[in-house]
Amino acid sequence: MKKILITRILPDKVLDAARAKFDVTVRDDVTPLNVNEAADALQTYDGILPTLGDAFDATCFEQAGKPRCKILANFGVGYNHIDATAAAKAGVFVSNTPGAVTDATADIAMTLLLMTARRASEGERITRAGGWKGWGPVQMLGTHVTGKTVAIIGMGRIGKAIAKRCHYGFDMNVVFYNRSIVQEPGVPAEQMPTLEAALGAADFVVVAVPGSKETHHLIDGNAFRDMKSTGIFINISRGDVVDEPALISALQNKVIHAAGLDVYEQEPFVPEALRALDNVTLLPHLGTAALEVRENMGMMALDNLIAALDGKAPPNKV
Ligand SMILES: NC(=O)C1=CN([C@@H]2O[C@H](COP(=O)(O)OP(=O)(O)OC[C@H]3O[C@@H](n4cnc5c(N)ncnc54)[C@H](O)[C@@H]3O)[C@@H](O)[C@H]2O)C=CC1
Ligand SMILES: O=C(O)C(=O)CO
Repeated sequence: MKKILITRILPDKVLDAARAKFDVTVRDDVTPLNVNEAADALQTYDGILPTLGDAFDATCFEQAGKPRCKILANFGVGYNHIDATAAAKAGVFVSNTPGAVTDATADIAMTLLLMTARRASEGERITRAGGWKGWGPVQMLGTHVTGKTVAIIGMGRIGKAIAKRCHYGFDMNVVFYNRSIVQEPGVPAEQMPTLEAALGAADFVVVAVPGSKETHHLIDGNAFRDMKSTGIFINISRGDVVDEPALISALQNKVIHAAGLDVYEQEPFVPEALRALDNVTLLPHLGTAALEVRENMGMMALDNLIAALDGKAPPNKV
């Protein structure tokens, strides 16, 4: 039986399906694999089902030499923790789970947008602490969402699903910035020629680009200065797409109005200065956290792994 490593506990449905076919080791730990563990795994297993943060970088492939492993079947669409070029050189397939994550992640973007605009987590904290003294016409006034302009940065699968929700659900005007021309945004939407133009046009900015060398700190201090001072910033992509200290400074100095975040530069570390701010909504990377979504992601990853270990190209090879 082929030996596979699953680097986090997955839903039972996925683990049962994996155990029916392979000799499975499941790592009972939520911390990512470090470089040494990743290199060791490449030498020990025929296939690996890793997830975000597991350090399959160039060093790990150097350390592993000619690996036994045939595939890194990533659980998740974002694979910025894997050096896909180094993997290809080492003869290791890399696959991901596009589509399975799209709607759930767009839903979390909308959750953050609404919660941040309407000060929902602040209000919930006050109510829970017994601090609500009664309804008042000028109490806890937030930002009205319906009819406003949203700028989506990265108009791919998730960006388009967010655009759909904004347009059909909230009558919003949609603009977007994408590195290539997007012919079919799916809703009436204007592609802006530059990031600056998109940021400057919007009441809400939602970031949905992949994490990569190219997008590292795409959103920096200048980007926040390009936004309206009433603007609300949402990030569901990867933490390091945003310069976190610059975001904290922009929030503290009222360069922008508020932010909603699902991802952070050094997960699970969330800076104290960010946690101290009332005008931020902070979620613990919940984008795809729903059982059926995680089951679908797991089954898709497993299909990729099975294909590679059967000597075929995985259907979702990156
Ligand atoms: N918070 C969460 O739990 C989740 C986060 N994600 C993140 O969302 C990302 C996007 O996922 P999908 O929409 O499926 O990917 P996608 O590949 O369909 O869309 C990404 C879009 O960004 C554009 N893009 C890439 N680099 C750019 C740049 N430098 N400037 C402007 N546009 C650029 C691409 O052209 C593409 O249209 C994932 O890579 C992952 O990092 C995905 C799922 C869950
Ligand atoms: O799919 C991804 O990229 C995630 O962040 C987790 O689902």
